[in-house]
Amino acid sequence: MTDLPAVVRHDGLPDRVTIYEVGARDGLQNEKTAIDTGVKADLITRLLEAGLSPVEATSFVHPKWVPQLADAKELMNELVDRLGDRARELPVLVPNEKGLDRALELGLRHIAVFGSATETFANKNLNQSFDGQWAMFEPTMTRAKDAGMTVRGYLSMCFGDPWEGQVEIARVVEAGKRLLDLGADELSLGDTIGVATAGHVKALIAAFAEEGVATDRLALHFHDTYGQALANTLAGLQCGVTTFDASAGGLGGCPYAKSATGNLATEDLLWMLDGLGIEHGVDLDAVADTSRWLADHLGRPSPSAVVRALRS
Ligand SMILES: CC(C)(COP(=O)([O-])OP(=O)([O-])OC[C@H]1O[C@@H](n2cnc3c(N)ncnc32)[C@H](O)[C@@H]1OP(=O)([O-])[O-])[C@@H](O)C(=O)NCCC(=O)NCCSC(=O)C[C@@](C)(O)CC(=O)[O-]
Repeated sequence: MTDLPAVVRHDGLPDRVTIYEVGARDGLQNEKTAIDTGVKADLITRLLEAGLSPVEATSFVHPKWVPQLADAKELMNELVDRLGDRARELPVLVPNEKGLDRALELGLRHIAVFGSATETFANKNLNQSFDGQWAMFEPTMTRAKDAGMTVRGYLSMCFGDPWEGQVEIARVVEAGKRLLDLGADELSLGDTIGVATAGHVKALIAAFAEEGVATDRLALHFHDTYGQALANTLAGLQCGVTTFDASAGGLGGCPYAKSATGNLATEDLLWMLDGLGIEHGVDLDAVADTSRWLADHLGRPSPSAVVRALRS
């Protein structure tokens, strides 16, 4: 039985949030240990059983760029065998038309493209210039929408970039609007290297609102490099954001972003939401058990504070 925090509601916060689980994709893409396809399928199945939805499954990127996810097709086939059509509802990352073709062949219904607010990261992560990335996304997103898919748009380096330093809010808003104008159903603002602080989060959301982008189209994607992910999440909640990306056990990081570390841990987020009395529909014990099970496969303990505390 999990210890639970006292529930003290705060006025003005959303009643319910969606946790967009990225552990199987963002969490595993940066792991040195090779993980069997069957273990990945077990992970995703366990996360779904714990009540998480959506659960991002994998990436249809170049296997040489991200060898950890080179088994994307095998994994999705394994999941279809286990879960049937439900597996086709799991979102996957797709950078370009080649990736889209691979997702369409499998009948998948939700993709996420991933852009950059900075020139350097567009180059390192996508082999594109800042401007060139839109030309890559445009036909990909148009074809995906025509095929009836939903498209999430990730935007990386929204709060700082390890090569370029500070990133102007106006630049982030311009890039984010670009993704929305291309047809993204939702825009996930990424603090790829975990440098954001709460005031910056509020200022960025306010800048989007000034440009007519409603808060319900935004999701927040925090990494916990400087221990700010939960404070930043609270700032997002106070602005009315209701979708937060998180990774079971706090795994994660982008292999092409210098100094990127783990994502906000799903368990840490759940603990805070429970204390605030915000509904999420997820079983904290089941997620923490899954993170411990995965940690055994990875050969090291979960970095999540809540996973550690619940064990002791
Ligand atoms: C975008 C590319 C593919 C460009 O890579 P490229 O080398 O410029 O690709 P290309 O278009 O020049 O093609 C070269 C070869 O790759 C093949 N190819 C081309 N595309 C694909 C594909 N989709 N799947 C499989 N194969 C592909 C293509 O068919 C061709 O094969 P060849 O003719 O030489 O045999 C590459 O840069 C890439 O795969 N990048 C992905 C990097 C990545 O996955 N990063 C991590 C995810 S982003 C992230 O983690 C941040 C996030 C989302 O979590 C939010 C945050 O924290 O900020």
